Amino acid sequence: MSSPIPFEQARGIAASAEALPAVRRSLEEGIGCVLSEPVTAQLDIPHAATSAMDGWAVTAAEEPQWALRSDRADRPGIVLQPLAAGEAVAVVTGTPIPKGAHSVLRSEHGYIDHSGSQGTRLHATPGTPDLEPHRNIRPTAAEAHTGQLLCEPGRILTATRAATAAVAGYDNLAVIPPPRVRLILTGGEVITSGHPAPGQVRDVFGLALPTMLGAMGADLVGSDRIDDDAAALVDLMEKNPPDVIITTGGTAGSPADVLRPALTRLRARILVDSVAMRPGHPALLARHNGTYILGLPGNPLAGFAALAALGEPLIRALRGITPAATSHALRAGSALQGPRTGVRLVPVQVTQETVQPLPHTSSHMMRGLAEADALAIVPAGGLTTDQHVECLPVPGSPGPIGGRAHISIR
Ligand SMILES: Nc1nc2c(c(=O)[nH]1)N[C@H]1C(S)=C(S)[C@@H](COP(=O)(O)OP(=O)(O)OC[C@H]3O[C@@H](n4cnc5c(N)ncnc54)[C@H](O)[C@@H]3O)O[C@H]1N2
Ligand code: MOO
Repeated sequence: MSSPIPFEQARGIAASAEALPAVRRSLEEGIGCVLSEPVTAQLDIPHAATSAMDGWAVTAAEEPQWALRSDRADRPGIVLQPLAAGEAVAVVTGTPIPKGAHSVLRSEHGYIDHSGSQGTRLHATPGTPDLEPHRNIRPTAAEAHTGQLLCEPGRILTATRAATAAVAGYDNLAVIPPPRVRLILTGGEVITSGHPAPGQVRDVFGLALPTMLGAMGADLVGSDRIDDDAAALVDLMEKNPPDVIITTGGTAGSPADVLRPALTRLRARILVDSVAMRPGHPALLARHNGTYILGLPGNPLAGFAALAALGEPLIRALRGITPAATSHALRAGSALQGPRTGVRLVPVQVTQETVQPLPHTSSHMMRGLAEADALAIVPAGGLTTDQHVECLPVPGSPGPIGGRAHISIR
């Protein structure tokens, strides 16, 4: 392991990954992806004038009464013949407005009289505003004219933007697909159920990483578990290479730590060979045949901190989201102790933009992170009360920072 590189530099390297090439996807499958083409209205929206109310389409009249036609639109899909002078016809919300209509009289502002000698008549309730021209008619192109820009490329296709694209006439769109990620969890001592015997630990990563990666917008395409075996790791890394391989454990330098030897055998290019941060300093980022390899340290808090520090900017950059680094500035609610060099990532609780450090935050622990809203980035020398503190979202967290990061949609 060479000397650790500064925290922001390491994040900058992760964030400089090129966005994946765009693909064409159905609107449903494109939700959550970044748009790589503009969405423009392919037709006027709405494409036809329609009724905004259940009631009657009426012609302009001196007296507020009309001959009520016997045909009617009792469903929005019915297209009516034009109205002649003095006529009205029943419509529902969404019915295309027949030619000759002046306005729509809503059903509660009119009544029908069958008793007169002139056939069935419709009368408006005195004082109704519905006889003003165009009243209760949704005009053509009120939302957009054909060709108008609705959403720029580079934005996330949210569910509501996909629905808007559907209204605008699209069936599919060019988007940057979510990065395909495979997990390789190392460590013969790692068990996935029950109480660990001496020499064993319960797995934290296989359980939590899928949700965290999903929340970051990655597509988890596989997960393998192996012993501390460099040959097995090399084999797995060469098999069906995805966009990103994330490994856990084995990042340090003991004979059981197999990540670096495996990368040497693969002749992978090391981009980040440890980071000046605690916990998580042995975290590593490499590239081999176009696949990024992110090595998360095995200590639980260290691994998750490394995911927040390097994994999040990497995945955002591959998804084409810029700026790739998300951090949020808050205030220190009490003194935060810093490291001797580099930065310390401290699980903190956030109340009213103020952070408080949590207990149980050693590298091998989980309890602090479980209650954390954010990871405070504390520089060497520490921070005193009221100083600004940059924070990272806890991966997959619904808390104030995680939540904010997830809704930071461009
Ligand atoms: N001589 C040195 N030793 C260590 C250094 C160092 O600089 N010099 N760095 C320490 C730091 S810091 C960290 S962090 C760890 C990194 O460890 P590895 O990435 O090599 O991980 P392992 O050795 O495989 O495991 C460490 C620890 O984590 C437990 N573990 C592993 N996988 C899981 C899992 N899926 N779920 C829960 N816990 C897991 C494992 O049992 C170990 O207890 O190295 C330090 N050592
Ligand atoms: O980086 Mo280690 O993660 O301090 O325990």
